[in-house]
Amino acid sequence: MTDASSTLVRLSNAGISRDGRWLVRGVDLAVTRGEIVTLIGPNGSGKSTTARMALGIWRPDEGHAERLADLRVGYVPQKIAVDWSLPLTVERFMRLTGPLSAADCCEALAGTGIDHLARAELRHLSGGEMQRALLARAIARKPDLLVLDEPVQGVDFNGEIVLYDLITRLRDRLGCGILMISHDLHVVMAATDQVVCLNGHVCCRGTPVSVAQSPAYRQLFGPRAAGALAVYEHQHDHVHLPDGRVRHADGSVTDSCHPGDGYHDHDHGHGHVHRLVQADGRPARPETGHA
Ligand SMILES: Nc1ncnc2c1ncn2[C@@H]1O[C@H](COP(=O)(O)OP(=O)(O)OP(=O)(O)O)[C@@H](O)[C@H]1O
Repeated sequence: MTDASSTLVRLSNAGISRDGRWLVRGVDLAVTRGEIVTLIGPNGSGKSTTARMALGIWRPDEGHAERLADLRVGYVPQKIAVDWSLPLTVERFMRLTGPLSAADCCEALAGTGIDHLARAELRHLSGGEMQRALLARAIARKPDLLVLDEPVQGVDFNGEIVLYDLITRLRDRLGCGILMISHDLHVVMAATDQVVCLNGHVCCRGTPVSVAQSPAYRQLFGPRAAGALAVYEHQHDHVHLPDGRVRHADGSVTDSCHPGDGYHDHDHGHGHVHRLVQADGRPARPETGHA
């Protein structure tokens, strides 16, 4: 892709099929420089599969994935394969995937606030420190695009807010684009520019629309948290049945659904509104319309 604009990666009607089953299909999304795009959705909804297409690890079986020529990518995977019985310092972990100068290593660790842990054993890190180490490794080679698969896992709620804050600052400092993944609502409340809700296909998308202002919310999480949080509303025009089939607005049932199946409005102009924040302002689990 030689887009003169700042588009880093673009998926167009992209899908992955394995063993005769579509894991995800009909995905349209683009990440531009300086933008944070968040994928949300329940377990198994195709978030990591979509990330693999964006990264180029998996080639779409239908549709297209385009990346800017010579795109530098930093990746925080959902799981890492490390033999925890072997001693491994944070510094050494930073260099496992390739050479890195001492200066770049220090800068990346300082950038995520763990320069004091350079010689610490990876296996001794707390959940939050581990996520910072993974982030440091991902930013060390100054990527254009950061792909973060559940970057706040193992971190408590207040720690999550601090990490989202850090991710936003990294975006500002590096000027990179970020594709972030979560099945957790909280991530939607970070400073996300665009939210794409997956459930085997793109259910809906939009910008987080407003700052949570409720007094209960501010009281619970503090004024700084309230300032960083937003409400995301979305609409479904179909219901996902427990057996994986989909009941559409007209009552018909099909095995799956995707944008080109003739059942979807592009603007999802009707259906149920799903508020991802509870009435009292506390974060809520997204309702995905499962019956
Ligand atoms: N290599 C594979 N072969 C066959 N099926 C796969 C493969 N990888 C993933 N899947 C299936 O594809 C679906 C989507 O998986 P994916 O990991 O993308 O979901 P996810 O939204 O990231 O889920 P989670 O929130 O649980 O991490 C799941 O049903 C999963 O079992």
